[in-house]
Amino acid sequence: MSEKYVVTWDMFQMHARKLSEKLLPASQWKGVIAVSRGGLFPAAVISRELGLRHVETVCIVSYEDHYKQSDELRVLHAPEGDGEGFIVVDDLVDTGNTARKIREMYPKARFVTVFAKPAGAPLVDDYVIDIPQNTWIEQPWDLGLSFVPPLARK
Ligand SMILES: O=P(O)(O)OC[C@H]1O[C@H](OP(=O)(O)OP(=O)(O)O)[C@H](O)[C@@H]1O
Ligand SMILES: Nc1nc2[nH]cnc2c(=O)[nH]1
Ligand SMILES: [Mg+2]
Repeated sequence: MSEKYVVTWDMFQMHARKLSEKLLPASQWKGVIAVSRGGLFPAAVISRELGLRHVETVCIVSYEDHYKQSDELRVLHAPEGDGEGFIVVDDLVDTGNTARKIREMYPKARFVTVFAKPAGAPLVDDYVIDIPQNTWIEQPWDLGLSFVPPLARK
């Protein structure tokens, strides 16, 4: 990835609120399924904004074989059903591998993300922010504040 897009907590919350607005009216939903782990963060905001107390997780691990990134995904935990009446939420869609698996598992759910890159965007029902394919999204939960030395040091 040649570029970087840094996301702060307040911007993330703002975008997740915008995503929640796209999911109104809240009464049409039974609950939220977060794609763990990245989806846990927008799921908390959506659950709060829409007053949805039923929150589930689907736990998926994408892993590498010895030499290259694999398309295979390992599902550790998944709620039963076809997703009808549920919002399935992830933080972002990149290649679309995770999204394809989610769509297969929950064909009747509304699948949404905060960020989408072009390769994955067609697989998402709603998202908020377009990000170029060559750009790595740095999420706030992966970052920390650190000291930056002044330009002019004695
Ligand atoms: O469109 P894709 O290429 O599949 O990438 C998108 C997925 O990658 C990240 O999760 P990751 O697998 O890094 O795990 P995590 O959510 O547990 O951090 C992100 O949270 C999405 O779930
Ligand atoms: N944090 C982060 N995780 C990813 N997983 C796949 N693409 C990305 C990305 O751009 N940022
Ligand atoms: Mg993830």
